[in-house]
Amino acid sequence: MNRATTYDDKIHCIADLENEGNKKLAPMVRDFYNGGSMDLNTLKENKSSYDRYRLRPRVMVDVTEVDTSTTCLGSNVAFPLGFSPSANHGLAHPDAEGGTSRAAAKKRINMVLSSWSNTSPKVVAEQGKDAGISYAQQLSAVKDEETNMSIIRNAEEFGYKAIFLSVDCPWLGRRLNEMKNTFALPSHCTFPCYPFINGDNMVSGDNRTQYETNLTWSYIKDLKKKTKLQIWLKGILTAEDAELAVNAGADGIVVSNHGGRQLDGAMSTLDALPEVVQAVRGRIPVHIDGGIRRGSDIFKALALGADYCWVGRIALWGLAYKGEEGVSIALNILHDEFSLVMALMGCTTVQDIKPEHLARMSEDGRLHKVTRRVEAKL
Ligand SMILES: Cc1cc2nc3c(=O)[nH]c(=O)nc-3n(C[C@H](O)[C@H](O)[C@H](O)COP(=O)(O)O)c2cc1C
Ligand SMILES: CC(C)CC(=O)C(=O)O
Repeated sequence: MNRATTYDDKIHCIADLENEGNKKLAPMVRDFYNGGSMDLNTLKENKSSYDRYRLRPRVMVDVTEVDTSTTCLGSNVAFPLGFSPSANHGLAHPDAEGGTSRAAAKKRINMVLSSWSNTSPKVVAEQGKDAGISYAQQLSAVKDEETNMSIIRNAEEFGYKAIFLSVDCPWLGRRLNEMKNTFALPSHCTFPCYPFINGDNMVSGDNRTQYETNLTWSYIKDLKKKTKLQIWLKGILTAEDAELAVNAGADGIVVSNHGGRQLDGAMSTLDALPEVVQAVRGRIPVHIDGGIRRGSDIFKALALGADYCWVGRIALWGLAYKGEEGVSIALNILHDEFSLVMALMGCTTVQDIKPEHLARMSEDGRLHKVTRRVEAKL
């Protein structure tokens, strides 16, 4: 009998890591990481929408070998999961983004670095240079285009494969936890992408840190002329915008609502995924983040047409728990869970995962078999 692996005496699943990681954080940081905007409805829905789907397992398949690997941003990765960009890993643990990157490299998965990282893009990429993984640089475009371009030039120089432009934050969401806690960054936190920040000019109206409010589709076309890096759009939730993104030349889409930190009441990402997949019709890859906490969640997102999944908070809980080692525990758990679900679903490769493996539960509690998926080019 194959027994499940034990990782750590306290951590057996991501919920354990969330509990134990949070215990180690100061309340202000814990609330900043875990919180979202307004009533947290979108944040909650991101998770609960995974429970509206049930698995339809196929049996009597030889699952002696299960290959969880896939391709993302030109790299062969261990399984279809990577790290979404999240700001301020330095608040969780001194290992900060360097530790997250080393754990990603050890597991052989990709990572997107936040432009609000506390570790430089150069150092982050160096941690994984021998692992064959891909890094992308996230950009929250600010009003000062020179600042945006300096981040892009650094990403080019340090071997990043893509810019993930966050398109869901022209205005910052209303995060009540930050108001209640009077959130403030400790003095040891610096932002190498914004080296001129000296504390309060982050919010002082300086064009080099103020988000650009007039980004429109022509910005993507212009950006494509200025860099050879792929340009991905992070924060698409509708078929309409997916079509416009393809037309504007986007190299890929991340179906995301910023982990429920921007527009509260926005659709959950799993609910938005099918319409985006359908609109894109395989012309560019479609990825997803938000609310993924288990291997079965990754399976469900893939069955609904995502090519790859990303997680944000899990890296932060891992770091808070035990630095780089905590992040590795998280990745081992998710990889093992995903492998197990694939085996028990009768899938031996990621390409075997199909919509027919799911049934969706409607409001009246009835289950409906899912039937559609559009294949995407990787
Ligand atoms: C503390 C924190 C900081 C974040 N910072 C950024 C950021 O700088 N840029 C960005 O595009 N998204 C940011 N995000 C959103 C994540 O990239 C991602 O969309 C989200 O965390 C996914 O949801 P999950 O945490 O449920 O996995 C942040 C999320 C968290 C929790
Ligand atoms: C510096 C922050 C505004 C980064 C961010 O996007 C977030 O906290 O969600």
